[in-house]
Formats: sequence, structure tokens, C-alpha cells
Amino acid sequence: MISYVTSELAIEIRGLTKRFGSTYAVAGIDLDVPAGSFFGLVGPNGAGKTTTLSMATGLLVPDAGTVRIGGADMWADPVAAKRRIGVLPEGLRLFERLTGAEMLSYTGRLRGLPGAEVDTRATELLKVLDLAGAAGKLVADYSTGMRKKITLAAAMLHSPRVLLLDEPMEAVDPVSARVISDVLRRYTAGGGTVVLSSHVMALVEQLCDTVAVMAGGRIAAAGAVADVRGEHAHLEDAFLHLVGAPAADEGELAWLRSSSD
Ligand SMILES: Nc1ncnc2c1ncn2[C@@H]1O[C@H](COP(=O)(O)OP(=O)(O)OP(=O)(O)O)[C@@H](O)[C@H]1O
Repeated sequence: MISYVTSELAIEIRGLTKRFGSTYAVAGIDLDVPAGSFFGLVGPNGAGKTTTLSMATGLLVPDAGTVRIGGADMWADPVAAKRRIGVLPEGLRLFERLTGAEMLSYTGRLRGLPGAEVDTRATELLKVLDLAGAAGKLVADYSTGMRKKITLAAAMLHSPRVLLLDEPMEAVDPVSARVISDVLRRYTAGGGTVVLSSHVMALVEQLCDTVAVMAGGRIAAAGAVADVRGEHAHLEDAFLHLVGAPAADEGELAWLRSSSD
């Protein structure tokens, strides 16, 4: 397969910081995402992944630091930066009273695309994402996996150069996960850049060529998946080594084993 990974940066993060009260959710991180890479952002619960992605996509104001998307500063030049990205945010608050097709039509027009072009792209995306049969159904009646897929379609409609996806496979069945993976692979094979956050190490290892491990608001390791994996057999082992897995105490939860019946 042709590799489109270049020395050009799709995303350049410098000194990015966000504090909530006395907690540094993101503690001044630097991160480079090469153009054309399939980039995985992993870390334990509360590591700061969502906060980082929210700041990188212009949804949350940083306390300090910069994010550049293809050279455009997200906060100084948000129109240029946002034109280049498609986002699957956490939470998925959608226009529940629109059908899937209406949601794409509305999104496309908001992005300034001509109506006929929106229709062509929406029809293709619905087909590829296996949503054609549900195009006329209200988004409120979509399952979790269908909601992820329609949001992904909306994020891709304006053919952005970079996709930032917060947990795209969470609560998605294996069939839909395979469909989403295939679409994302095709997108990066065509030169697009994907940044996704996930807890599923096997998925990151299978899909991503580059990875950053976050823990406690900092980058614990970043680089090619093979380099971050190092001498470990699997990325998950390297991850547990980096973030430190708590040892289970045999004596704890003893009451769970004792039955009074
Ligand atoms: N709006 C908020 N107000 C207060 N604290 C917050 C807020 N958002 C995030 N935090 C805190 O910031 C830290 C990082 O949270 P974040 O959601 O970015 O982590 P995450 O890596 O995405 O976690 P998860 O894998 O559980 O989704 C956590 O300690 C969290 O409690």
C-alpha cells in the first residue's frame, strides 16, 4: 500500500494546558501528528484524552498553548482550521428530529456545499456506512452504532483533511466496527489523517501506525506503534507498563465470595 505519511504536520500541539479547579486535565502537552497518519490517542480513564481532543477541535478554550491544523491556528484562525477538520465528539448530541438523510443535507449546507453535491456525497456515505436503509428514519430512533456512523458521515461530508474521533468504536457492534474501520482505512489510504481516542488497545494496534499514550494529563510516550510497543508482545502490555496497572490485593472484596444463602 502507498504510504502518505509525510514530514508535513496535520496537527501541531504546543504547550496545551487545561485546568479544572486544582486538577490539570492536560498539563502542557506537545504533540505532532504527521499528515497521512492513522494516529491513536490512548490512556486510562481521566488521562485527558477528551479534554485534548475538545481543545484541538475548538470546542473547549485552552488555558494555554496552541493547536495548529495544517498550519492554521485553531484559536487565531478558527475558520481556516475548522474547514480542515471533521469531528466525532464525545456525547453525540444530534438533531434528533431529523432523519439521517436530513441531518447530512443540513450539515452539508452548513458547510457551504452545493445542494446537488451534498446529495451525491450523502447517498454514497449512507451506502458505504450501511445506513442506506435507515436514511429516512429519525436519528432519535437510531441505535448507538448507527448514531456513531451518521455522525462520522456528517464529519466526512465536506472532505476534511483531518478527522478527530473521540471513541469512534465505543458501544459499536463488530459488524459496524468493521465498516467504520474500512471507511477510515480508505480515508487514510487517500491521504487523510485520522486521530482517534480509544481504550481498545487491540483496535489501536490493528488500525493505527502512530500512537500517543496519555496519563495524568501528560504524554507518557508517542511515536510509531512498533516503537511504543518496544520489546513488549502487544501494545496493551506496553500501555500497562507505561501507565502502571494497580496490583490486585487478594484480601480485598473477600465479601464477594462469601454467600450467606
Ligand atoms: N468539565 C469538567 N469539569 C471538571 N473536571 C473535568 C471536566 N472535564 C474533564 N475533567 C477532569 O479532567 C480530567 C481528564 O478528563 P478527560 O475526560 O479529558 O479524560 P479522558 O482521558 O477522556 O477519560 P475517559 O477515558 O474516562 O473518557 C479528569 O480528571 C476529569 O475528571
